[in-house]
Amino acid sequence: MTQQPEVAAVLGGGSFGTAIASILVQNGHQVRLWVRDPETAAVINNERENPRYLPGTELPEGMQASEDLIECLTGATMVFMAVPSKAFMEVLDQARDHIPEGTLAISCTKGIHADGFLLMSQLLQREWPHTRVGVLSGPNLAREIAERKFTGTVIASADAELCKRVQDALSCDYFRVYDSSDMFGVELGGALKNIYAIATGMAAAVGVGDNTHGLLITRSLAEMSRFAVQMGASPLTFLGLAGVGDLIVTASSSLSRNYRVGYQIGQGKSLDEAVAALGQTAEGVNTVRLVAERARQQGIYMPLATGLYAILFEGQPLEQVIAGLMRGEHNHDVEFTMGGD
Ligand SMILES: NC(=O)C1=CN([C@@H]2O[C@H](COP(=O)(O)OP(=O)(O)OC[C@H]3O[C@@H](n4cnc5c(N)ncnc54)[C@H](O)[C@@H]3O)[C@@H](O)[C@H]2O)C=CC1
Ligand SMILES: O=C(CO)COP(=O)(O)O
Repeated sequence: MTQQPEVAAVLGGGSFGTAIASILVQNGHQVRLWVRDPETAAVINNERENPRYLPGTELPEGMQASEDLIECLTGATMVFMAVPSKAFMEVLDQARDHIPEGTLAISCTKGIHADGFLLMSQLLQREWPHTRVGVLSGPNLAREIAERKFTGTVIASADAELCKRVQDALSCDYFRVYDSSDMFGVELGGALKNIYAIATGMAAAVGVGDNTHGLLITRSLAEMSRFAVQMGASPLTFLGLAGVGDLIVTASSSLSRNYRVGYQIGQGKSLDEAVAALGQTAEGVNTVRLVAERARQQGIYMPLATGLYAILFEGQPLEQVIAGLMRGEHNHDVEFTMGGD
């Protein structure tokens, strides 16, 4: 390691927080992983495993977990937020008084806050206005990172020095960190692709072909880009790792929790049963609800998201939604839609 070691706090000891903390430890930084449950902290510290979220993966020596939030934050120069979006505000509140001016606050969370349709970086800027905010996103299945499979990610912020420090802190022989100044687009890409991972998981369960998978992924990209452009993001971001890259991996991998929820629903489980069976975070369930409602309000054409919403929350049969999509209902069959048709 050539750069100065950072003191990093990773808030959230699920699969992603554990994977990011592992890279930081391996890179020689001083790291504290905050977990809510003291028993989990003890197991991580003593057995070097996070059995609930990353079973069977050996964590690096020197990983320190604690249930004491203040202890984890003391002296931290960089804070990585890796809790689910539904817990994000609560953790910001709990930590607020222990975050010094100028701390780098990096969101790894790929979800949307219902109240005001806010992204996590927007919550960070509002709740911790004295911090410097960035977003980490990309095709980053936690288990594969923990297994040190070659992976690329994006650190996004208007703050170039923040991007450089996060690149230095996280880069290693299996983890390549690109930078982007389009924080909003990078973050929106990470949240939106979860919707389509549920849809492709569902499609896989009912036995669609590879043609269908290609159709679904391509139209998903068009649809999420169209939504993002309407919201003010750059369409080019959606051609990068945090857009199409993350969509491809999440919508094709049975390691994705969103894909797995979709798969179980395609096999006949109810939404509640599928979420309960998963026992981990699947952000797409909440995101599709918020995005489909927003698309309706603003008249943004999103047949896949609204079709998925109809299946999950209005009880429409999957076959009926597929038939409607194939008939191109309300569709004027424009193929290229990056700029928003
Ligand atoms: N797992 C993955 O492959 C990736 C996940 N992400 C994102 O990271 C975020 C976190 O996801 P995962 O680590 O996968 O979730 P997870 O389901 O594996 O773990 C969630 C963690 O958050 C903790 N938590 C929940 N509510 C909390 C609260 N109120 N206060 C404190 N801690 C709380 C849980 O105890 C658990 O340790 C999500 O937004 C996800 O989309 C991003 C990239 C990859
Ligand atoms: O964001 C992810 C991969 O980039 C993880 O996806 P899931 O949350 O669906 O597991």
